[in-house]
Amino acid sequence: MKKFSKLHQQIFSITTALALLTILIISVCIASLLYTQGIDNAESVLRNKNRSVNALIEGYVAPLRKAVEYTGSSASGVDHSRFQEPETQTKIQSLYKILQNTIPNIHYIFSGYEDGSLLINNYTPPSDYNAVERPWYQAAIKSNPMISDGVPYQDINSKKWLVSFGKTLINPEGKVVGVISIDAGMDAIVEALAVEDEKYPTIYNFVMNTEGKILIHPNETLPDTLHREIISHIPNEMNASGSLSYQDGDQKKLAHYNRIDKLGWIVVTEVNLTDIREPIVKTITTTLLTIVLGSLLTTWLMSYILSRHLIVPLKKLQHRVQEITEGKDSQGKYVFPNNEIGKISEAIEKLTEKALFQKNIELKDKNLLLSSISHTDQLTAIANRRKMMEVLQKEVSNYQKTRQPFCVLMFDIDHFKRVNDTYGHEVGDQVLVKLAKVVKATIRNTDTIGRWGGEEFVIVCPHTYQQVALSMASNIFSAIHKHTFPMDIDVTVSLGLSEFNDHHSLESILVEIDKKMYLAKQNGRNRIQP
Ligand SMILES: Nc1nc2c(ncn2[C@@H]2O[C@H](COP(=O)(O)OP(=O)(O)OP(=O)(O)O)[C@@H](O)[C@H]2O)c(=O)[nH]1
Repeated sequence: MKKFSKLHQQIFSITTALALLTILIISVCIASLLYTQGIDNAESVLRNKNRSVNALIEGYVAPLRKAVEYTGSSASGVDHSRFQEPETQTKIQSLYKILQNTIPNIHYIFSGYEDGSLLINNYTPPSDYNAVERPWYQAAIKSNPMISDGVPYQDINSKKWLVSFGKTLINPEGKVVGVISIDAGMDAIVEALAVEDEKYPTIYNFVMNTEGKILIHPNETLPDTLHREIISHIPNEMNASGSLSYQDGDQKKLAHYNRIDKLGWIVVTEVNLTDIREPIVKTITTTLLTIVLGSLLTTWLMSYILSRHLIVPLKKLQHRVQEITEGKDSQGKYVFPNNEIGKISEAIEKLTEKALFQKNIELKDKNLLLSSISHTDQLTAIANRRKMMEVLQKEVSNYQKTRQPFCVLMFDIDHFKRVNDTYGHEVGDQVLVKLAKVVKATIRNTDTIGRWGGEEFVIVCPHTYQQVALSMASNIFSAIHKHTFPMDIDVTVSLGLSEFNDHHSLESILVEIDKKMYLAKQNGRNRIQP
């Protein structure tokens, strides 16, 4: 048998499946959108941080570089080619003092000369000191005529991080006579690099040179180490900047870099990718959960509303049709909606009622037939004994109410056995049929004749006194006598007759006329016994 499935369950599963499919598609779209947006946001944070550090560095080193340029130029009013003259030395030292006082970030300002001498305030170099051999001197010579790259280093005495900028000192003939160098404290830069971010705890900035050597890093143990992995991703273009991601040990990193080529520095701001992914995953999870819950709630609500508007009326219709088929009256308890379902319901209701009405008619006809069959004697087509009992009961009850007279006649064919024996049972049947017909034609419409059993008949005559009944009986006798029966058989009957009176009951009058009929037999048959 085909499995029965409930409509509301079907609606629920279809809408849920559709909702889940929609949720899945929306989730994938939203997840990828949020992920891209998250990465973009993180890149923008990295870019902004990187820019602010760059701006700080640029702002920080600009006056230092200017000071270096100024000291080495003729505008300073100092001729460094005369560095050996005490007057010039005094001039230079006083210029250094002025600059140191003007630019607080200057930690040291000094110059070294081709003879190995050093000019500096408040410091006496050791006797074997040779300025020409110092790294800052050589760095300036190397980048001549430009200012040397900012070379960070840690001061041996103060342990402070300093950065050194140097530039060659040229005499009017264009010959290098020495190098001016400024060392500046980098506290502000180191501090700016170490600025943390609440959203991305692993974010940090560092500075490396164009070979990938780390120059300044919040983790002080790192400077001087090489960062080959990241440098391989940075293009070798002047002042380039951009985003990149790379693998650093077991960590995947996202970074923004900016080359400051005039310093030979690359400022990198980087963060662990897990730091970015975590908030993105959190946002995605919360958003998707909200969407999933919202969608499921909407789906369930939709399925509930659909159920109310579609399934409830259909269920009502199902009950109504069942009630109609069971013949129950709905008593107006079913109200159908004013839509297609309502129209269909009305049509089905009418159709069912019509079909039922038709069935009822058929049933009535059948009942009538059944009733007629159950009240008719099959051979003679007159009333049978059951029907006669009903007629008698009705007359008795009528008499008891109205005292209206009525008579009962009972007759039996004389020597009928002989008819059967002589002519056969079939002829006997024909005689019975004919006799019934003859007697029926004789009596009044208001009288009822019935076959009581075998060859015995009963006639009930309403509103009839005994005298009238007697005359009816003699009419019957003469009609039988006159009638020609099959095989010319001479049919006679013996008849008992009584008028119902106050002493009678249904049973007693029947016993009485039965007795009278047999009395007629005993008295020679073919006679009426009143
Ligand atoms: N052909 C036919 N015979 C029937 C039917 N019903 C009863 N009989 C017969 O009627 C006969 C009645 O016989 P009995 O009771 O001896 O009475 P009888 O021969 O009429 O004699 P009396 O009544 O004493 O005059 C029997 O032979 C029954 O078989 C019937 O429906 N058809």
